[in-house]
Amino acid sequence: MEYSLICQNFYAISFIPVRNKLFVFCIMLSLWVYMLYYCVGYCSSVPSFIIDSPGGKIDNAEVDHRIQPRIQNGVQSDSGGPEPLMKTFSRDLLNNENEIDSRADDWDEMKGEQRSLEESAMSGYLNGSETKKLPQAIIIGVKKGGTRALLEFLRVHPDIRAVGAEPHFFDRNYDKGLEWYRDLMPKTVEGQITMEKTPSYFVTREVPARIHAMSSDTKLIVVVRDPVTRAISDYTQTRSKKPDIPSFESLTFRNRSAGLIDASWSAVQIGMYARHLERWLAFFPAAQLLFVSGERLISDPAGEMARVQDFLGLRRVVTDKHFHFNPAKGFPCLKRPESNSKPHCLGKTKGRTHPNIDPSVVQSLRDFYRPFNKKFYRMTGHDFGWD
Ligand SMILES: Nc1ncnc2c1ncn2[C@@H]1O[C@H](COP(=O)(O)OS(=O)(=O)O)[C@@H](OP(=O)(O)O)[C@H]1O
Repeated sequence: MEYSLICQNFYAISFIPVRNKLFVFCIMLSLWVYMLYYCVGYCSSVPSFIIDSPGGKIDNAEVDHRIQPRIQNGVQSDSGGPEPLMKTFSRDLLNNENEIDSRADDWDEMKGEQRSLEESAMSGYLNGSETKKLPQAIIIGVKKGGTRALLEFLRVHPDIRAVGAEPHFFDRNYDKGLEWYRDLMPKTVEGQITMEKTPSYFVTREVPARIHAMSSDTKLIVVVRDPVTRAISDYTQTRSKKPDIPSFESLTFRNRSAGLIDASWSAVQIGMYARHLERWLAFFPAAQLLFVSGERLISDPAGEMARVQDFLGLRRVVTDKHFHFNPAKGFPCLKRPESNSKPHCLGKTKGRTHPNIDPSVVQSLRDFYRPFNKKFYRMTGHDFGWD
C-alpha cells in the first residue's frame, strides 16, 4: 500500500512545475521524518513487558497471557525471583518466578500523561538535548512492598522518566555492562530524572557496591511493608503460579514443634530489613536512602508522594488531586485531575487475596521479626508501627 502511494505521488509530481515539485517534496520529507520520530519515540516510551529466565530460556508457562509481553533477554516485568542472599536455597520455592503484572491493560489509559511526556521529549529531540542517561534514582526494594504503585505514581511527574520493566541489571545482568543498562533507559531532557525499579536489589549482596561504583550519588528508595504481610504476599504470588507448593505454615518453620523459623526461606529472609540495610549503609550515607511506608502509600498516597518528591528535589506535582480511593479494590488509583476520566488502578496481580494463615504461625513470625524491626526503626529513625 505504501509502495502504491509513493508511485501515485511521483506520478502526480512529474506533471507540476519544478518549484512546486520541490515544495511537495519538502512536505513529504517532513511528514516522513515526523512519522519516523513518532514511531521511535513511542517505542522507547511504551513499557516493555519482558521476562527473563535462567540461562536465557523463556518459560512461556509463566507468562500471563492476558497481555502480550515483549520478550527480551535479561529484563523482566514485576518481581519474579526471590533475589536471595545465598544463591541456592534448599526450600526456596520462590526462585525463578516470572510475573507479568497487568500494567499493560490497567495503566493503558494513562497515555495522556505519557503523550505530554512525549511532547516534551519531542521538543528535546528538536533541540538535540534528549539523551539516555544512567538512573539518578532507583527503587531498590522491597519485593511486594508496593514498588509498582510507587513507580507508577512517580511516572505522572513530568520531571521523571522511568523504565517500566525491571532491568535486574545490578543483580542478574551486570556482566552486560553499563552501556547495555543505559540503553534500556528512556530518553530525557535536561532536568528530568531517570529512574528504574528492581525490588531484588535491596536483598542482593553484590548490589550496593555495584550501584556505588556506577555513581556514589545515586538516590535510593525502599518501599517497606510489615514483613509478616510481605511474606504472605510473596507466598501468595508464588502460589498463584505454582498452586501445588506446600502450605505457608509448613514453609515458615525449620522445626515447627520447636518453633524454629526457617530464615533461609526467601519469603522470610527478605523481611529481615535491618540485616539488608547494614550492607547498604556500608556504601551510602543514610541521607541518600528514603524509606517509604508501603502501608501509608495505600492509606495516604499523597503524603508519601510529597516525601518522595522532596527527597528527589522535585516540585510537588503529584498531590491528592491525583488519587482516588477505590473501595472495591481497597487501593488508591490514579486519576487525571484535569479530566473526568475514570481513575486507573493497578492490575489483578496487585492486591491478591491472601490465604488465611494459622494465627499462631503469624504470631511466631511477629515474634521472630520483632528484634529486626526494632533495629530497623533505630537505623532509619522511623517507627513503621508493625509491632
Ligand atoms: N495503589 C495500589 N494498587 C495496588 N496495589 C498496591 C497499591 N499500593 C500498594 N500496593 C501493594 O503493592 C503490593 C505489590 O508490591 P510490589 O509492586 O512491590 O510487588 S512486586 O515486588 O513488584 O511484585 C500489593 O501486594 P498484595 O496486596 O499482597 O498483592 C499491594 O498491596
